Amino acid sequence: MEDAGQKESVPVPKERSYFRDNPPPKTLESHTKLAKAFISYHVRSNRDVVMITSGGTTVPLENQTVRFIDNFSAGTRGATSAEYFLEAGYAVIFLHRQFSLLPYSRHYSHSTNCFLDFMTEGQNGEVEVNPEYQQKMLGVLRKYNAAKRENKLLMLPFTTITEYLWELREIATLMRPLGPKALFFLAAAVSDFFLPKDRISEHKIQSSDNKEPVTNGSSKSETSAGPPVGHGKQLKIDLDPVPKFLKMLVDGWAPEGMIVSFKLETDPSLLVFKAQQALEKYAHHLVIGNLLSTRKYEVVFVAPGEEEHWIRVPVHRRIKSVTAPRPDMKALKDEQTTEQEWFRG
Ligand SMILES: CC(C)(COP(=O)(O)O)[C@@H](O)C(=O)NCCC(=O)N[C@@H](CSSC[C@H](N)C(=O)O)C(=O)O
Repeated sequence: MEDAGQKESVPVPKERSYFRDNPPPKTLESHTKLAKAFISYHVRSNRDVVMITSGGTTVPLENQTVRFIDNFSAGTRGATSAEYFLEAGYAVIFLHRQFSLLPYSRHYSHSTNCFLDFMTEGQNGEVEVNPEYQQKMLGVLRKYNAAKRENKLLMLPFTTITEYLWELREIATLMRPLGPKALFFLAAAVSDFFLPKDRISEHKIQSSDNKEPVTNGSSKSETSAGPPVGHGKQLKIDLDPVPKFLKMLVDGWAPEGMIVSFKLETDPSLLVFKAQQALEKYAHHLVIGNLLSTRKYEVVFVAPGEEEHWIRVPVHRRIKSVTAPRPDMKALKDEQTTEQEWFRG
């Protein structure tokens, strides 16, 4: 009989240990409450709900974060897609990087067009919208107010990879009662590597050349992967791979949902292959591939058992949206249009 003390410790799958070792964000409880109410409202109204993730996740290098590794994304793809999904009748949970572009306000945000440039001072000192922008701004404002009035847009922010994974898991689980009426549109630029808790410094990593490497008190020997240290020269950081959350989403968190992920590459020769590889690995419904350099002008749709399908802006096409969460993705429509909105945002 094996003594309990000698029991072979069963390795905890990396995915589970990640959530054990990285505590949930302080905002999780309030966000979960909002998402629960939002989802049950739309289950009752029998509406399709899409969770759109948008923006880049960060990997903090210190607990009291001064430095972090960021993933590229302004949030244009996610914010623009949210507007089109709302127009197509979906309710939208917009899980986005804090301060990245948002549906509707993206047209007048600090980074694209400063909203003050659209204002003028009226005769009695009141603030007015410049007449030349009234029409377009009125259209955006009406859509935004309708989305709020009809409770069809819930916007929840994240910053770090840990916040993103906790929120994704919790909200995906809450979306289960939607069954196939749940759609996941994963446009966020997600970190592939992170700094585990036992190797992260509590305080700002020192750049000056201290006698002793700065540690957070961990007894790691010099040879093992200790915390990032500065010796006045290079900063050596030893990162671990982030658990493959797409597998958890497909297999566990959202077994009936329809899942669309984005694949971002910079090397054209890799894009379709890596998109196909992701599909084979995770068995979800669609990978939309894009290259960093041409992401505003072309995307490639890679669906199981189908030839890849390129859509390019020069022919004035935009992806209307997924009109119904159907695994075969036949519902994807690309239509002739004069707008090039979806890509260029
Ligand atoms: C980020 C952009 C390019 C949009 O840009 P903005 O309009 O400026 O926001 C988006 O289109 C995109 O490719 N998003 C996905 C980027 C991404 O990180 N994709 C992951 C797949 S999702 S993360 C999946 C994880 N690695 C796993 O295997 O579980 C990847 O390429 O690897």
